[in-house]
Amino acid sequence: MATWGYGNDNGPATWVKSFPVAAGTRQSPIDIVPTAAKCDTKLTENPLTVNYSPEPAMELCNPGLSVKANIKSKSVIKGGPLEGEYKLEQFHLHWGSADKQGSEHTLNGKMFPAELHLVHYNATKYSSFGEAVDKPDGLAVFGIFLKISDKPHQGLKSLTDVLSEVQYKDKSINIKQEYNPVCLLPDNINKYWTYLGSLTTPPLCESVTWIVFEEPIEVSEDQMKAFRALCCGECGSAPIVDNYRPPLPLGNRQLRASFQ
Ligand SMILES: Cc1ccn(O)c(=O)c1
Ligand SMILES: [Zn+2]
Repeated sequence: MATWGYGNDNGPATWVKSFPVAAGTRQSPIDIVPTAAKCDTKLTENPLTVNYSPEPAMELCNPGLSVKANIKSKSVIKGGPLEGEYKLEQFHLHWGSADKQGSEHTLNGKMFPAELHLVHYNATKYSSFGEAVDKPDGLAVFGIFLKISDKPHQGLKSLTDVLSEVQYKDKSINIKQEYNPVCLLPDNINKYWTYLGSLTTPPLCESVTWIVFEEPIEVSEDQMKAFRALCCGECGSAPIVDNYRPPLPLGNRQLRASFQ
């Protein structure tokens, strides 16, 4: 079976052949239209809480279609739209070949140059990510937009400075310095949109409570270039760029906002 990807022959429009849920009713990403979001005070009565811990030697790897950090320490979130405690499993990014594209969620039809996903699983109900991944309340993913600024993002710099060491597929390294993923969050995590959706890559399980923050984090052009220098395979293979799925219809879903 041809493996899925983002090319003309194996990209998002072809995924439904092997993963019929791609045509489902709670697919992600979506276009976020703030005026269509319903402000829900229940989200603020029970504020979203993040308790992330430092990773002593965080593993960073190149699985071939993104760059991913696997989390071992106990980093958990709760509150907001979530029932129970969700544990951070991994984070990764989606980015463009140019600054005009790259994010998966869009804001009033606008794409950002990249989007960071912090993937958590419902540790109250399930014993592992693998058990939670296909359950309707199994996962919670933070979506954070990246925008270009003249200054590098210090938290991401620990990663972008070493991406050359995971340039090729299946390469992995450990970040020497202790790393707390909390440095990746925007300053204000009280302003977000939330809706019920899915993984944005196969198997596209409809198991994700999405929490997309209004405030982007700011990265430099050089940091974007570092992401675009990652390769899909071994030396000489194509760069990893435009690894984003375009938005799907919201359909009958309610998009909620934690703010007015
Ligand atoms: C679990 C999972 C896998 C892929 N992506 O893109 C996600 O955002 C989450
Ligand atoms: Zn993702």
